Amino acid sequence: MIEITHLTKKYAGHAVVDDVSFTCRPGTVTGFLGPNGSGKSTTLRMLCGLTPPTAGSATLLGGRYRDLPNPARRVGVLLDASAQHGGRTGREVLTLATLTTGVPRRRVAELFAQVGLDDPAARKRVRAYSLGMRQRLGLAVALLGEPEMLILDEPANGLDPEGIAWMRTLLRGFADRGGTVLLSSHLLGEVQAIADQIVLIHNGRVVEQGNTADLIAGGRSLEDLFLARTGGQS
Ligand SMILES: Nc1ncnc2c1ncn2[C@@H]1O[C@H](COP(=O)(O)OP(=O)(O)OP(=O)(O)O)[C@@H](O)[C@H]1O
Repeated sequence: MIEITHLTKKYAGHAVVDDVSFTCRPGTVTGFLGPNGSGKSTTLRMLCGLTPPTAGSATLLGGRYRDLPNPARRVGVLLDASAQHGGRTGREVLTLATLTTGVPRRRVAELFAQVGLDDPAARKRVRAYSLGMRQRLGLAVALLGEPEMLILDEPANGLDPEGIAWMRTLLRGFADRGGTVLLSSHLLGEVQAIADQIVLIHNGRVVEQGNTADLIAGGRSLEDLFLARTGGQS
């Protein structure tokens, strides 16, 4: 379970995340939507202990991320696909991650197969990766510890159509096996296809939230809703 309660972040007195509250339950995918600069990444960073909140709280699995003893074994996080060291090969990145998390090394080959990176790709330096390849590697790192929760910031960014379809299957399957998924995205059609629940923010505030099926009832698309609630900016 993820619980975000009255979460607020101010920079220079200005709230970029403003009194945001929502919960994500096991077995569900939550689509976290909003225009550029609306506060999605800042919210996810607070949830993962990378940015301190000004007020409110963000907890997962009953506590703060930073208090989990070996967080990678419980929560898979992909906030920035370009965060990996460019001079390392993909295989080195994953192997190092097995050492820091205590995951058996045999998982490396399994994960490369799972995320669709072949052997030549695994041997390439990350600086030579396309954005889509970085996303796949980032997902491999997130999945490494067989977590029960995934927190992903725009994971489909840079993926080709096959990659987007693959990710849809992967995330839906993860949730259907009881996992909790929270992802931000600008791909409204994709989110509509996989998310059980939508949280839409604009200027740091929640402007709509609820079950996807309810929100798009009556033939309205998620894009229609998004544009109506955010004044046309996508
Ligand atoms: N360290 C910081 N100092 C000052 N302002 C910041 C900082 N980090 C983020 N912001 C501001 O907070 C606001 C929200 O940014 P955030 O990255 O959370 O938005 P986002 O919804 O993830 O956007 P995008 O869809 O473009 O990724 C933006 O106006 C941004 O400039």
